[in-house]
Amino acid sequence: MSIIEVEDVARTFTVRRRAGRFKRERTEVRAVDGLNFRVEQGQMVGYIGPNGAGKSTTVKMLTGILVPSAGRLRVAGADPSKERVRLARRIGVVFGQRTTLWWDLPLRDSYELARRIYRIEDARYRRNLDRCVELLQLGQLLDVPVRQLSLGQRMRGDIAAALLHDPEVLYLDEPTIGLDVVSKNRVREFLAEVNAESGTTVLLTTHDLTDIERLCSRVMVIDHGRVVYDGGLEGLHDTGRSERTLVVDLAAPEPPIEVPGARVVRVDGPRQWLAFPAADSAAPLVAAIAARYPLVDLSVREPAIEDVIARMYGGEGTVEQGIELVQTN
Ligand SMILES: Nc1ncnc2c1ncn2[C@@H]1O[C@H](COP(=O)(O)OP(=O)(O)OP(=O)(O)O)[C@@H](O)[C@H]1O
Repeated sequence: MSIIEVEDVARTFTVRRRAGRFKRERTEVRAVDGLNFRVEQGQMVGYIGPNGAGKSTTVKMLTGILVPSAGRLRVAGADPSKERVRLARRIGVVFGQRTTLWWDLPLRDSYELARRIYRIEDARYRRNLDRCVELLQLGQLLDVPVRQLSLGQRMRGDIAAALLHDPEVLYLDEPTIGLDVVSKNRVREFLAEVNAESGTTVLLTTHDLTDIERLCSRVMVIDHGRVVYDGGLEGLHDTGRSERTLVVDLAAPEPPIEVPGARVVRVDGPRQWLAFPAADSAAPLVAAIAARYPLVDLSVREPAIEDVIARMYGGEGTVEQGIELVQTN
């Protein structure tokens, strides 16, 4: 039995829009429309898609906050909206843009509260808290009020709070949003470790493809409320013929770099942007450039999810947007 089962699930919202001065028009938004997928226990699955694709609606239905308009949902054998309280003990949720912690209280107090709500036995609570404190480096932060924490510290605090009761399934909604590269890496390493050690099933919603690359062997792309791709990240790049961007800082302005396997898409003084197939390694490209040009700095940018999807549909996308993958000096 799969730990998450989604069969022909739909969810519509009725929206009232102003149509003229006094008139209101009712329209239906199909946020999720014939959604089908299964997730096996212990899998870490990326759940990605453009804005408004239906990701949050799916997660809200899986946690029981929203009732589906049609279809069948099962999480750990339970119907989320009908068995919400029972299921709450078996799932953990982290919303990157909102905190579940008590704003004016120290982290420790929020954890203590979670211990009581979930009725976590002492030994288990101690063990889980100690592990989170160690791996997420929360030791210095436990007695600081949440409102005084930086975004990255707060996020680490939120992730710990979601794991204290040993959930079987963890939903992460943009867990690295707004974090610097160091904090992102810390969060990713921690999640990989939790998954490997405890076999926690993870459904990860993100706009950062590096999260997926580091953590998920499987990625589902949702668009207009339906799964439009389900497979590995490399396959997604192949399907979308997507491109990564190598940003190169030279010692001085040069004519566009000519190197096999990549093309210059932008030049600004000594900085040049080279697009290359996302499935290819950047290493031979970097070596070829370094052999012929005085390199000062470089970084590799992942394509934006919107671009990958646009390309899946045959569009071109813009290589300009994107997110930083590595930075070397
Ligand atoms: N409570 C609601 N009432 C009306 N429409 C809604 C409601 N919640 C979501 N929608 C609509 O449903 C669609 C899917 O929204 P959803 O929030 O699930 O998308 P998303 O993929 O999570 O987007 P984002 O990446 O921007 O968070 C959108 O068109 C949205 O406007």
